[in-house]
Amino acid sequence: MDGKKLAGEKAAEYVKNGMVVGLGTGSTVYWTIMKLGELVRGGLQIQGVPTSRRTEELATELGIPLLDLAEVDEIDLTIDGADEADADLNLIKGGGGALLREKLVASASRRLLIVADESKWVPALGKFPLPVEVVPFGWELTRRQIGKLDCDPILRMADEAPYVTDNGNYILDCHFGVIQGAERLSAALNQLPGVVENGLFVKMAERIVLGFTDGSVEERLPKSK
Ligand SMILES: O=C(CO)[C@H](O)[C@H](O)COP(=O)(O)O
Repeated sequence: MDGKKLAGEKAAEYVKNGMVVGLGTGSTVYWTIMKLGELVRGGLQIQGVPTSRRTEELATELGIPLLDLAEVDEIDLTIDGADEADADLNLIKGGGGALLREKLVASASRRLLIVADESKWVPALGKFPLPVEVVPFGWELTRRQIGKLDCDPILRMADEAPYVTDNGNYILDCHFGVIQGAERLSAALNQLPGVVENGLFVKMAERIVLGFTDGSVEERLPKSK
């Protein structure tokens, strides 16, 4: 069975009438958004805050009323995917290129719920290269500076040109190997001029809904909370 669909649809149960809901990006939360579209057509009243143009288009097509992040003080609940999650629910995100808006929306949220299939659950973060969003101006220099933190950043490409985020920036995919101190690494990256944001989400997620190919769904909380 499709673990992404199972997890995505299950998470929609957390959305209640009247909520402002952060809508993540990717192929797992796609199923949450589809479900929410169905519930909205059936009378559920929510307002969504999208984390990407892609999600904005999908939610609009489904008739989910949307708010701009600038219009809200606090989001009740955000549901989003992840590229990796460890037992403390620290995450790598940004495989879909939306990490900056995803982190802004997650930071404005009272609760962050992650949806993923079993393949995203890892003993330690770092097999998936960490996406780092950088400004295009002088990106080669930023790449060299990030490289000094012990990785070899690769410029993400799309159709033989640099991939450009919704914010007009580039992404460097950084292979650090096993990430021990996620908080420290995140701070070190973000203090480099030229780095806009990185895909480490540390101590932000409240729970993860994991879907398994055998058809089961499990919910897990951070181990060290
Ligand atoms: O961070 C993301 C997009 O920037 C996604 O949440 C992440 O890449 C997971 O995507 P998927 O659910 O398609 O596996």
